[in-house]
Amino acid sequence: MNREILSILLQLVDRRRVAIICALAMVGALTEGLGFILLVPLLALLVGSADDADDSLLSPVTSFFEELGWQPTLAGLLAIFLALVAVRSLADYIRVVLSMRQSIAIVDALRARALDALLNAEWRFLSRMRQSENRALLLAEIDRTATAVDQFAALTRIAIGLGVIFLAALAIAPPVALGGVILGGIVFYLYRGLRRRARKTGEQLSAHWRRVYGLLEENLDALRSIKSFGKEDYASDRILRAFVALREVRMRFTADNALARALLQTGAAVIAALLIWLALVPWGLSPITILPLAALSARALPQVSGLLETWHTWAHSAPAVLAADSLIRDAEAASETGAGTPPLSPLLTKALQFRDVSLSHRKGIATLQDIDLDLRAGEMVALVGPSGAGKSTLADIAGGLIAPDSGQVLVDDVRLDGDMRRAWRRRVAYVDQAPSLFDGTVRENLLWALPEADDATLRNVLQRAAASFVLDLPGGIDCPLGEGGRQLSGGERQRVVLARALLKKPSLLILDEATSALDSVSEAAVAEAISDLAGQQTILIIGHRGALTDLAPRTVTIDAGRIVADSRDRQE
Ligand SMILES: Nc1ncnc2c1ncn2[C@@H]1O[C@H](COP(=O)(O)OP(=O)(O)OP(=O)(O)O)[C@@H](O)[C@H]1O
Repeated sequence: MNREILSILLQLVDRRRVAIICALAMVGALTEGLGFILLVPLLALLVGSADDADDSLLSPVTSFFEELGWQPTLAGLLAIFLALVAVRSLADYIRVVLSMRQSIAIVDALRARALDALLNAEWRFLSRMRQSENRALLLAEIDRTATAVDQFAALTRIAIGLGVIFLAALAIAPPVALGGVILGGIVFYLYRGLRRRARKTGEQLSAHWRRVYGLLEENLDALRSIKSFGKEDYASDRILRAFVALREVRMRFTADNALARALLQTGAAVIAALLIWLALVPWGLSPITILPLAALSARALPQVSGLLETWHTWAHSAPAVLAADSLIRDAEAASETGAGTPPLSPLLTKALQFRDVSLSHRKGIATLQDIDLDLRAGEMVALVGPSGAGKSTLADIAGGLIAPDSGQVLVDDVRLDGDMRRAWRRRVAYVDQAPSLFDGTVRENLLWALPEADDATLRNVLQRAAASFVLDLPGGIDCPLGEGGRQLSGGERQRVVLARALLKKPSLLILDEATSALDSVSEAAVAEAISDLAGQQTILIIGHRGALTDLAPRTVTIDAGRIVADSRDRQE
């Protein structure tokens, strides 16, 4: 799994920047290591003589200066110390800033890729996807991916630091350095069970986050029903239970982490005691050698503990990298063909034709079967039929939102395939029973359809959609509508969305139960506006019987995915 995660992360990082960060970590670690090595001549100088020291062990350090022809002095050694600390501090500062930029860049790139993948995915894929998954992806999983990246960077830095400490120890006393590495390796091996557990809790955490997002979204959207059914306690119980489950996983992780730290501290103390005993008794090293080694081990122990703790957190956050990557890959695999500039779509001056069109939303169950249908340009057609008959699916195909599994859809004899389907979508306006507005003013919402529209045009279109009421709102056309247009009633929202659709001057206007939330007076006003469009635009009206469907001279009836009646056939 780690290899897969690493390859994902490697694709995300800027390799040049990573190389610089690693080089800076190396500079920091080397200057620190050199500082420790310098302790040997410094101590020898302070004690007054290095005679007591084991010459064979001290030689790598002291002979270096001798080769340079320099007899170490206190002032000289302290000056080198200061220079090393200054270089190290500067390297650390630049590394921290670059690492932060790297991690932010990864999160930004991943979020942009996820958004791009979601927004460009096929509607069929998106409509099947749980929105809570998208939310978890865009928020929690990507943030945890950033944690994984940070942990990985920390792991690399600590590994480099420990490597250099090992080299410094090797320069001072090789047997002690090798003994430390062997014993440390044994502790790391013994720790593998806890690392495995951390990875598992990480995977569970992803699943729990998704569940929490899903429940929150579902219940916040259903507040009205929850209240009317008196299910407040039930809803809060379900949500709180999901949070409790999430909390349990997080607590398990923290407890495991604390256990790992406790075991490690004990293990490290045992290693340190063992090494000191080995160095002093069987190997008989001098105190001048032991003191720098003790300083090195004092520096190495927190690093080892940091390494394991970081590894633990990495194992815990790394599954988010896989979860985010697999969701993004799924969305990218469902990408609509051709991300470039779509071609010019036909205008619908002749006809929109369905030829033998079939589609199944669920395997083995046909939603639409062998649909043959012609909508002449400028025609107004009502599509009626029982609930679940396939009306909205047919409208989605007509509007270019989804492609049929088999058969063809043609506009003015041009097949709606690939890029052409995307292009055609721009000529279609859609008003459905759950109209969506955005958190902005009426004007901003309307200008989506025609950015250059002036006030007079906006007023005209609002009036035609029986939506002039917005002019009486505080601020009139510049009145903010709140999140999702929530400051308007369902019927008011429907009329503003209709005004936006009319402003687009679409080749095909699809009204899918577009007056379901309107009272009879408003519905009659909208019906009048629609009847004024007769002959100018091709209009598909979906609904059960009502003022709007009655407007259409032609009615097509669909049942169980098949066209069962067409009033035009009767007339012909
Ligand atoms: N995204 C989807 N995934 C799976 N099944 C779907 C999906 N969309 C629609 N269906 C199913 O396809 C069938 C037709 O749905 P459709 O919405 O087209 O019917 P409809 O005639 O518009 O119904 P209504 O009048 O109730 O809106 C239904 O059985 C529905 O459950």
